[in-house]
Amino acid sequence: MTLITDIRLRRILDSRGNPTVEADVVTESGGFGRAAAPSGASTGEYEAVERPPTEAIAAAREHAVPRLVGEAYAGNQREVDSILRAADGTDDFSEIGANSAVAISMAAAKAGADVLGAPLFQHLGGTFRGENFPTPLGNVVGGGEHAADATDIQEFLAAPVGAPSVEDAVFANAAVHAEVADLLEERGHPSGKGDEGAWAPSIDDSEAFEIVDEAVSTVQDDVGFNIGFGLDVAAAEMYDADSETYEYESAGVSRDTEEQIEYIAELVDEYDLVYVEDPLDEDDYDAFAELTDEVGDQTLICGDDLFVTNTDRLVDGIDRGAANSILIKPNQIGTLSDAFDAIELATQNGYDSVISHRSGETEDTTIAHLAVATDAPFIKTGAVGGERTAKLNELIRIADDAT
Ligand SMILES: C=C(OP(=O)(O)O)C(=O)O
Ligand SMILES: [Mg+2]
Repeated sequence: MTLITDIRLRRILDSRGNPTVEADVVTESGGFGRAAAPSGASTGEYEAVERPPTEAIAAAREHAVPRLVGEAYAGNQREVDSILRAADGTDDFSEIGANSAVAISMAAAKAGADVLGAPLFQHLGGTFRGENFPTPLGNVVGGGEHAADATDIQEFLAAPVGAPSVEDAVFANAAVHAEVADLLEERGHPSGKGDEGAWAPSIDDSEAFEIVDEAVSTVQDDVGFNIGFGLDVAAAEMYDADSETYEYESAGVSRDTEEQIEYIAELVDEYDLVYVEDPLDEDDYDAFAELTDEVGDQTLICGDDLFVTNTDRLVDGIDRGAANSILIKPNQIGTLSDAFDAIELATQNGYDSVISHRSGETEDTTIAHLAVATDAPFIKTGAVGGERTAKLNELIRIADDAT
């Protein structure tokens, strides 16, 4: 029933107005799945390769589609994904493009679910998945590679860890986002938004900390449950390998690695941060390990550019005690099977998985299902904006359906 009979690939728009790859997968019994690849701006050096969509589509049509159509079963995700790897023939999907690969992989999963008549999270997670729902981390202030002339730290994330339901958590993040706008206005910094819908004021990080801290406290008092906040420092983007320093350009501050570790540890203490992603350079496992040793019992230290959803890199991190959490972006590695393997390895080793969007997104909701299917404790997918609320609203629907 789930034998793949057709795969169509096309270019569609992403949220930045750039082209991206969309895939349709059709099965012999009429099952249908459609999915689109997201795209990063602050990409990790070790990610699978995203090719220009026209090239990725042409290469996938030549190498992957003929091996899948009439040959593979959409209900057998591991088979689909291993054929994608074999058809590509490289370690990093540089032949067919990780964008074509991930779009086909996710579309096949949806087609498989369609044939079974099951929601995607159920198909992916199976009947023995847990009953947890992820806490959404909502980007409320941002800069770095996602907005010009804004904060050095890429993302300030509301984290409604005490929310009694997904719905309460999603609305709490939107309320923090709105409260931040009011505070920016009061302080004379009215602001536009960056790529992920976070406010992108031209203020330095220390003022952003004050504002987000106040916004989170105000909303916490309103809703009556605990809201913390966290960061994606995206430190690889500010690391200068020649001088071996982290350059905070808007603040005019430069920190060496030891100073960076101390700075982050102080922020964790001062603001009770519940989450810190990529606080150090993507090549510096030792510094990650040192920071994790210092504050890993108080907060999540998450590797995004450090691990790039790659089990080999995660094994290195586990061996060295670097970080205690991993960001999962299926397009960083190219297939859903690879993303599942990374989540599984993380869970077995006590690392929390945080399923994540990219700064360039579409209406695709696969990551909401992936988070529920794998019992991931967190999902990072923005706070507002159509391509972000597509996932957040899907989470609310899944919770509504499943309970
Ligand atoms: C979502 C992120 O940004 P991008 O997609 O630009 O890598 C991130 O760095 O976590
Ligand atoms: Mg990141």
